[in-house]
Amino acid sequence: MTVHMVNGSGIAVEEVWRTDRPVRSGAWGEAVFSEDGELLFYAARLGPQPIYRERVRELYENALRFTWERGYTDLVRMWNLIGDITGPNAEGAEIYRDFCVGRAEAFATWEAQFPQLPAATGIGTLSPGIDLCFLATKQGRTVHLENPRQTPAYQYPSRYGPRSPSFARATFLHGEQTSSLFVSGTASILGEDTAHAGDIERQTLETLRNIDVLVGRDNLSRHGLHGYGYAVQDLDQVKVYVRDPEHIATVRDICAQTFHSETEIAYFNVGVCRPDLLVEIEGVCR
Ligand SMILES: C=C(O[C@@H]1C=C(C(=O)O)C=C[C@H]1O)C(=O)O
Repeated sequence: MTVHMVNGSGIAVEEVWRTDRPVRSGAWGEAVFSEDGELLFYAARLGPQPIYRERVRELYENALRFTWERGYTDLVRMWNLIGDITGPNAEGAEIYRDFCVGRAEAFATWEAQFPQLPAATGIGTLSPGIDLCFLATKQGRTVHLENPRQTPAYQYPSRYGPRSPSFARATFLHGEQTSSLFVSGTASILGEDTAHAGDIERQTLETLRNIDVLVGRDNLSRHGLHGYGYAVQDLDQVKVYVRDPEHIATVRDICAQTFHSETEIAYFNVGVCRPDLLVEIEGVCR
């Protein structure tokens, strides 16, 4: 799936998920998929809509139905790439909040099959419409985590939207050879509120601190993952989303001081899910 997230002099990024098993690929309605019997990758695009919630509900219900019927019972990691994410829909409501209504309704319909929410990202793109892609796996291989520094997103109060966002802060995937901790898009939110509005440096440092606590040994043990523990420096396949181009240099400097020199890291100048969030970071620990 090609998503418009880089403009002008930006560097295009290609993300490839590999497996050592034979892969079957195909199309299903508006979606495309690849699967190897253990993991499913699904991608679908929803074109621009005046009001999104109904079409998002259909998009997600189709995705969850396909996933379940193909025998993949555990959602691992979802990406929601949303054009003009904090812009207004035809009713004047933020597109992101409109999106969250449709997503929450679909998860409510499929709660019996998918009772737990996975790690996710909901971030802006540079073209209208919504691109959805995700990884799913077989029974019993995932543990979904929350962050003691943050209110679970699905418990955000209604001042952040009529339906709260449907995602966990991270998902741990038990692999046959290796395990992976998928860290959701993380921002400078403490509890349920944005911290350090207007201050890119402090938002970036708070975001990194949130990730450090999320992936740390204490938090993993709290979720029954004894013997595992990471630090923010262990994050790889890092994606950094920066709202304002003039902030990119500052964020790059802070990330350069935080991550190992060999860390794969990509920067995108796109909108974030709240108007007062300036930066967001995601990645994978292995
Ligand atoms: C940054 C936050 O939310 C963002 C939106 C998400 C979504 O709606 O799926 C997931 C993670 C982030 O990309 C947050 O609420 O902490």
